[in-house]
Amino acid sequence: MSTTEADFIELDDVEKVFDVRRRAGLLRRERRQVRAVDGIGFRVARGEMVGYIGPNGAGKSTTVKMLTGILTPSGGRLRVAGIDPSRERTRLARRIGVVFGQRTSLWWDLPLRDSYRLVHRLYRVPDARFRENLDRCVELLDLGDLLEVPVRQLSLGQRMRGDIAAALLHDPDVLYLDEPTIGLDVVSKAKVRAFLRDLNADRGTTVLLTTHDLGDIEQLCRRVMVIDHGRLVHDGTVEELYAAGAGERTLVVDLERELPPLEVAGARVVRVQGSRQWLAFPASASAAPLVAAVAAACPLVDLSVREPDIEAVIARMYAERRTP
Ligand SMILES: Nc1ncnc2c1ncn2[C@@H]1O[C@H](COP(=O)(O)OP(=O)(O)OP(=O)(O)O)[C@@H](O)[C@H]1O
Repeated sequence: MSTTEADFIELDDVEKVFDVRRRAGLLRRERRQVRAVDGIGFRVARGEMVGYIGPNGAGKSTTVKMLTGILTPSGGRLRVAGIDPSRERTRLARRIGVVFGQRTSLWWDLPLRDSYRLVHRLYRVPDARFRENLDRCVELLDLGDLLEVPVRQLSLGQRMRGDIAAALLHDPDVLYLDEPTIGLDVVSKAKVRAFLRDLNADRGTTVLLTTHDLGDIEQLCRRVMVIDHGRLVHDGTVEELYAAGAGERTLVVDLERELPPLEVAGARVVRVQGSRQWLAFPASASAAPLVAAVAAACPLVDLSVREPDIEAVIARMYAERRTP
């Protein structure tokens, strides 16, 4: 097998084109092609935890479906652990776990424990290994009181934890997570994130995380890939994403009294509220000369520098790509 640890997941110029037919009149039907994934290439090393983000309809789910073998690429080359997913879907299934936050892979009417028994048999997990994995998941995901409860009676957060456990009982090398914290409250989100962090650190499970919750990315991933209109528009660290998209930082100053908007070289006041003013300045510039200039111009009580948040960075990236 040619797979190296660095090329655990490999995509070269992968495409997926859907043929869509739609009614264009009473009798006429129009054929149209949707290029959902348009020539994507990347490598994920074994043990990496990578974010895969983008706006609605960008092509994230289509990519994940090709990585699991549910969909066959229209072009390009794709391998997971050296396996061509669409050709050897069953063999690959033993190596991967998948969690789709929007729907469950558990049996709705069965208690959680019975769903796990079915996973045990389906994947022919050795008994001792299964027990060990189940015990670990039950402990770390706090499932002890839930094992006898039918899935339909579980809350969303409980069900999600149940689903994550189900995806891991056969010891997959790779875990695909599609919106694993969607709709969860703060406490459940924190539990799921802590579990995933430990899983990646302790077991070296490779994780590809698709999410609209950028908090997931900030807290879990060093590397993030951004897809838009089927193309990869960023592949790098979260810090690089900031640097690429962050236009401005903000200096927030509390003055001794209310003053008209300050006039300081290299910055512009973007908001005034009582004695507090917000000054935007280029992200690439140092804040020090600006602070000195403000301090020289008026009496200061307090100040802080705010980095743009990741949502603003990404919104800006998308906006820039759309303006010709
Ligand atoms: N089976 C299909 N047939 C036709 N078009 C499809 C099919 N699946 C996806 N598409 C189209 O492909 C594009 C990419 O869809 P995809 O579901 O991969 O996006 P996404 O990034 O996962 O979006 P979201 O964040 O909304 O889940 C969209 O334009 C979608 O309408």
